[in-house]
Amino acid sequence: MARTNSSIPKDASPAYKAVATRRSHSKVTDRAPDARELESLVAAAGRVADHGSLHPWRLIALRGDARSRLGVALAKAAKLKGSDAASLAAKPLRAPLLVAVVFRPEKSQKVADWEQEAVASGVAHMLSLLLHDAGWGVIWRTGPYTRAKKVAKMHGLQKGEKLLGWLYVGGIPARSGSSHTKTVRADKYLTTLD
Ligand SMILES: Cc1cc2nc3c(=O)[nH]c(=O)nc-3n(C[C@H](O)[C@H](O)[C@H](O)COP(=O)(O)O)c2cc1C
Repeated sequence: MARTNSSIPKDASPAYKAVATRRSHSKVTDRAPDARELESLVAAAGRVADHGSLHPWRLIALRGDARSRLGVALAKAAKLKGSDAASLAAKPLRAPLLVAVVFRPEKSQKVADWEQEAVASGVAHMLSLLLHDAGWGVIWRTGPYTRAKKVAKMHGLQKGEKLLGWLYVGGIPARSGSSHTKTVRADKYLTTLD
């Protein structure tokens, strides 16, 4: 493939370009995709390879006050008080929409849990890419209290369900650079066995 200066081949497909130029946005504006747009992107993201088609995942959109309730749960899980509690509690307010990624393994003789977790993680990566491609700012965040009981309860998780973190989603600020600066040296990570 002929390459441009940005290391994206001139004849790259739209999919290649979307993947190669994806970047995270830690700062986003108050705009967010509505329920309909999000649903449409989830429908596409859910098409990841899925051994046994178990769909071992679900997503929970947190908007409005639900983000504050998550903040309270994080601060309680951290056993913080005063300004430290307030500062942790404010973290989920950094974006108008948080998409909680839930891994929900199905009992299976054939498909191990780790394979199913790879599917849930794949859905999150794919959704993050699709949101970025649709013009939204996204960053996948976790933290030490992602698996805390209080945090699980706030989301209404069932036994066996585990959070993989949250996609923080919002508008891309006008001053934010649009292109990705990082490139990956494929030869460092790709080897061949003949
Ligand atoms: C499972 C997972 C958890 C992450 N948790 C955090 C986090 O809590 N805080 C953070 O700043 N970045 C976190 N990241 C990394 C960011 O999502 C992002 O990839 C990173 O800032 C690099 O930016 P880039 O995606 O533009 O290369 C996490 C990524 C993954 C896949």
